[in-house]
Amino acid sequence: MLPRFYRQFSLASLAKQSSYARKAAFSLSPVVARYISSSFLPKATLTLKDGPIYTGKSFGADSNTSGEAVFTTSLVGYPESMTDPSYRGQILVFTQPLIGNYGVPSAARDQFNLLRYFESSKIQCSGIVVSDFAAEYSHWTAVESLGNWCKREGVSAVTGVDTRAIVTYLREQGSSLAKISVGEGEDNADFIDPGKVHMVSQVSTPEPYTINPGQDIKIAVIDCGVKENIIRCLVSRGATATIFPHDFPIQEVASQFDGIFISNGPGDPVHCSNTVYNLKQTMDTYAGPIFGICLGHQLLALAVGAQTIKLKYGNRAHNIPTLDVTTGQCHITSQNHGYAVDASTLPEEFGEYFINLNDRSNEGMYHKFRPIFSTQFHPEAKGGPLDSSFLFDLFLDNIKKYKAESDFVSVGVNVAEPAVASASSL
Ligand SMILES: NC(=O)CC[C@H](N)C(=O)O
Repeated sequence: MLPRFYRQFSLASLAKQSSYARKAAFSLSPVVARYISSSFLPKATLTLKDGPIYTGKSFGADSNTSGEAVFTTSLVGYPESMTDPSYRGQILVFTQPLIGNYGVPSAARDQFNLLRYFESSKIQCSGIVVSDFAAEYSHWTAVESLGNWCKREGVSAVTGVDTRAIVTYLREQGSSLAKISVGEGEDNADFIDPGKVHMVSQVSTPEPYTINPGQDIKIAVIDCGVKENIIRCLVSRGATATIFPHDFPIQEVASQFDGIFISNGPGDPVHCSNTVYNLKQTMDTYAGPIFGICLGHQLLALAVGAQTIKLKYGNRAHNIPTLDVTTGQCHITSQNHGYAVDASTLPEEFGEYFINLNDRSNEGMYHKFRPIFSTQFHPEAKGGPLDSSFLFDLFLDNIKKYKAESDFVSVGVNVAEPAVASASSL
């Protein structure tokens, strides 16, 4: 019998130990397993226009793409964000390092026939960029992996790049045009600028349709790329929603509705000149409640003569503190926008409703004498917190009052004078 020391290093025992070690590496270390499986993925390159190039691996479609690179700091909600029509034309960089770990849910529908887990019926962003893609996923709603979903829908996806460096660049230089190129070949395609395209016409419904018909309260929704959960927030409060194409002459049918809603949507609001014209006409002739969210807020602001600006890199997150100027309360809000209303250009009859407490940008407006208000953030969340869902109740309350009183005259929000005189005093 060899002494214990020699026994450990006999050839047989070394072979045994190394096979144990291999097994342990695979079974005990997902990091090692991920490293090994990702080394079989094709190369993918993210090129920022006039900026750095990042090389990683492709875990999505085997195709190249181009768009505006923007980042979101949301921790969860990639199925909702990626199907949000407001992201159309954008390459979405996630700061959350591990993406995909709860997989992708099914296209199940709820009792209103609205998609339960997605915000539209397909992936809308042009591509995604993550630090670390989770091939292994687990969730009771999951039916496939994030990589599989991207492949099936023809969407490029990059993993294994330093998203901290990309986001630092985008924060310092501003959001940038970008390309994702898959494989070793040269990608000589031009950079596509979604800011120059009328993106809303690509996501709006071609024909009007109705959700939850037969209710007493009837709301006209101007669809600039409406999220499913916005419609759900209206109909689950007992309304019938009729969804109209973005350029529908809503002024011609407004009198048949108890309220008008203008949705979120992609791209630069200045492209939506038809919608802005129709809203202007509507506001001149229709006294009922009006509510707009995100792009809807920007379009309402343009319709009353205010201006919009492009932000350096935008606000995309689920935890942005926003001040309600009328109450002094802070709400944590869900956001996804690259443009904002220039509050200094709001006409006199409008007050600034909310202010972003990170960058002081405008987050909403209200008419001082009429039931009209709008927000830059997303009270419907999906993903994000529900702090501001009371705004749907406010809209519905305005509608009920409007229906009940023929001579209804209301302020846009429930106070005429802001309780907080100026956000700068905070
Ligand atoms: N979510 C939205 O509606 C986005 C509005 C607009 N496209 C922007 O980026 O500012």
